[in-house]
Amino acid sequence: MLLAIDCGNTNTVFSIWDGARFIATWRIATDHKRTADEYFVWLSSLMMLTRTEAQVTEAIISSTVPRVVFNLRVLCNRYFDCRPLVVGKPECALPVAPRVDQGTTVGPDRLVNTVGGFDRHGGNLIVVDFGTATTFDVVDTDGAYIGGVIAPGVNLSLEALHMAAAALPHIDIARPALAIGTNTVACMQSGVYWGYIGLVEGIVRQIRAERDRPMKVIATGGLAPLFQQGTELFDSVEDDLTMHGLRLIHHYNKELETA
Ligand SMILES: Nc1ncnc2c1ncn2[C@@H]1O[C@H](COP(=O)(O)OP(=O)(O)OP(=O)(O)O)[C@@H](O)[C@H]1O
Ligand SMILES: CC(C)(CO)[C@@H](O)C(=O)NCCC(=O)O
Ligand SMILES: [K+]
Repeated sequence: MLLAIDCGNTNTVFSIWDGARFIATWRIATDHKRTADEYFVWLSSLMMLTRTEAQVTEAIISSTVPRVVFNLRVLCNRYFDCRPLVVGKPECALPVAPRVDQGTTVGPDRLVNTVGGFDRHGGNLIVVDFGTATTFDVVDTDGAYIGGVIAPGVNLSLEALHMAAAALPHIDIARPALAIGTNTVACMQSGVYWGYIGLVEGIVRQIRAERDRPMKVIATGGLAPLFQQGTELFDSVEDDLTMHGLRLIHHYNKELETA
């Protein structure tokens, strides 16, 4: 079985796959101080629930936090007796190379989203990922990542208001019914929620104008369903897009190995 690890700046998600069959997924806060042994204590107790402890033989990692990769590698070596593929490293091939400025390192999560999106929808696609940052990944006709947009994440924007203004509380994002808020919390939620709807619609309009052709928009990430309630923009919302892409990249590399 395959262990796929998607490490973001806020959360790290572990998924187990038996071929193309999804088995289970678990989430932990990203912490670069976490050791391989700590990961395993946590992971093995969850794996017992699905009786997959002894069955993982392969692993793939995508990490937007470079320093956690070392301990995740040790986890795979020590406890699953395998060498993980790491997206973005030279030994991990991608079906199509990204077309960006020389010397640029594209976030591995964005490359993975590109692969997952292209597999499900073909090219000429915009993948919007509502994570720590909100990213827009533009996928060309042939499936190449050709660039995009990095905007501050939703929770980061709320946090910034709270940090910078003494009278603004720490709050969670929600969809306010109206743009005109009649209390502080409603005003803040309106600013971030409707501000974000405007941001996403504006950026997609701009990208479409630059590309001059029809482009589908796929949304992923924990907050995608919330924003789908405020716009007609998304052709679909797929919370498993990153994991789907990771599994495909692993499969692609296995095929290359045996070819
Ligand atoms: N209604 C909601 N209000 C606040 N947070 C939410 C809501 N729905 C989902 N979330 C949050 O979305 C997050 C899951 O999103 P996702 O995994 O895409 O990004 P992340 O973990 O925040 O970022 P990264 O992938 O960059 O680490 C979780 O932290 C979850 O708490
Ligand atoms: C933008 C984030 C933080 C989103 O997770 C990540 O993809 C990243 O660190 N990217 C590196 C820069 C880039 O993608 O161009
Ligand atoms: K993510």
